[in-house]
Amino acid sequence: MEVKHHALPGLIEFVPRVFADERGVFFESFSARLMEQAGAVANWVQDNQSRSKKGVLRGLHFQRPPHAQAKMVRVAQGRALDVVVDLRRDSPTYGQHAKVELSTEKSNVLFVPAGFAHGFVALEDDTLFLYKCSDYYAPAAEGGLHWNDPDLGIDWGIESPLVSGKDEELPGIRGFESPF
Ligand SMILES: Cc1cn([C@H]2C[C@H](O)[C@@H](COP(=O)(O)OP(=O)(O)O[C@H]3O[C@@H](C)C(=O)[C@@H](O)[C@H]3O)O2)c(=O)[nH]c1=O
Repeated sequence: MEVKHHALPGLIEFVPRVFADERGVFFESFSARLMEQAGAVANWVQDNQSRSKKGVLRGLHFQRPPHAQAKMVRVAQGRALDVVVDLRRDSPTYGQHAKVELSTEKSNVLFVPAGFAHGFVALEDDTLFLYKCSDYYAPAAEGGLHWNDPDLGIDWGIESPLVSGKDEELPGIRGFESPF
């Protein structure tokens, strides 16, 4: 498994070794041992799955402490541009974002530590997005930032994504008091 440490501290991408034969392909999408060795340590308690049409944008989401979630995200079908924003107040990269394309072709997996806002845009129809979370869904602890906030300055590479009403109401980062 190849390990890539991204510029935002703690953001780690894994690229598994893919075994192909006449039946198809096989790869380990998760290995606690290998991933923990690289620093992706979390107590995974919930797996989520969403399917999205091309152009659907979900995010930018987080859960506030004590229900903050680390996430281990990947795409099992299709392609997505994954975007994370560092909201850890003590981090040298606070407010900065990173983008990683996730796809079945690459079979890559991204570890997003707690303290980040997370979102993605589906780049293909029927994009199947799978992720592990280190805490249970806690609706009262949900928070987020607006995907198109000019202060975040994220180029999603898409003009008019399909966004939920809830996500369109999220605030920008200006005046935001990070709970992390
Ligand atoms: C996130 C979540 C939602 N739900 C329910 C609530 C709601 O009725 C329905 C859809 O929820 P949402 O609109 O929040 O789904 P979605 O916009 O896909 O939310 C997800 O977005 C990505 C970017 C993340 O990072 C995730 O943590 C999560 O916030 O599913 C659960 O039951 N459990 C969960 O863990």
